[in-house]
Amino acid sequence: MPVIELNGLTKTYGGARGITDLSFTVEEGEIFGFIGPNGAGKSTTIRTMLGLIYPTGGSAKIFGKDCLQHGTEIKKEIGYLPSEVFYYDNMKVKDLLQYSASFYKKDSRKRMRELAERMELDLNKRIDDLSLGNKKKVGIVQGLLHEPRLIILDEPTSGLDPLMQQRFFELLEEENRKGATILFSSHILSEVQRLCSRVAIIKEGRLIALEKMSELKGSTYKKFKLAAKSDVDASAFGIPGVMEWKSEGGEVSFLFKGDINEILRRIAGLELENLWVEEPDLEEIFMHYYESREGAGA
Ligand SMILES: Nc1ncnc2c1ncn2[C@@H]1O[C@H](COP(=O)(O)OP(=O)(O)OP(=O)(O)O)[C@@H](O)[C@H]1O
Repeated sequence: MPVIELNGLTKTYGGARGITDLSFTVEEGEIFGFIGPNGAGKSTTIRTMLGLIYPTGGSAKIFGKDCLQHGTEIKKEIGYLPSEVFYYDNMKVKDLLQYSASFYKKDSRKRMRELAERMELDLNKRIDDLSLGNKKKVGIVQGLLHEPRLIILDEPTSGLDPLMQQRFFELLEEENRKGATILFSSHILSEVQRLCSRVAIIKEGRLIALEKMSELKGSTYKKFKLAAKSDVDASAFGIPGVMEWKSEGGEVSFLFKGDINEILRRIAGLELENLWVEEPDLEEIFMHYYESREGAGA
């Protein structure tokens, strides 16, 4: 039985698009990426699943139960980290977390201390005095406190420094090994790539792809930028897989998908001042991913 099951889920805000006819499932034990640019509809999907907003159409089930009819029951087994964490009063971190823990049957005090230590969060500080990143850590501890069966993370890394991101990812991987299913929503492809085995791509409220991460990686382009000592002859790079060729004197950039040795042989023929090989940004990947599928008749 899938842990998450969306069936034609639709939400409009007045006349405006939120999400349209979204269907996918997340299986037990998966770390599932949910990726799309800002405004694509990720938060809307998550909030609808959690019963925080009502769908206009379709349905969402978690643990086989309808999210609207069984919301309260389902939420006890979910750890949710919202994209923005707001705490309004001047409580101490410890008091807030103990209050959160009181909603669950298990005694979570030991776990609270362990998680706080792992994330280097000072339990005795007042929440008002915390930086954005430290507030995010409060949300992380709060979300993982009760050892939920399903962890839903909406843009969880914003505000965390690279070391804390790393710790957080390790924590998530541990929870996953213990059996938790994870839905990881983000607009940052690299972090989704690092953690997730499968991914749903959403754009303008619609699902545009549902792929194993390995397949998505295989279909993506690398972005090459190079600075040569003299003008670069474009015809030398006229091979299949080269796209978006831009050049100005010796400064060249292009996208490439294919046998990396082919392109390196051509680059080796140049006298270079510098070379960068980068991941294309998400928009570029979407665009070319789309094109390559259409090209393949998909
Ligand atoms: N309360 C609301 N009222 C009206 N429109 C909304 C509301 N919330 C979201 N939208 C619209 O729904 C669409 C999807 O927004 P959503 O916040 O779900 O996207 P997202 O993928 O989570 O993006 P982001 O990463 O920027 O949060 C956007 O066009 C947004 O403007």
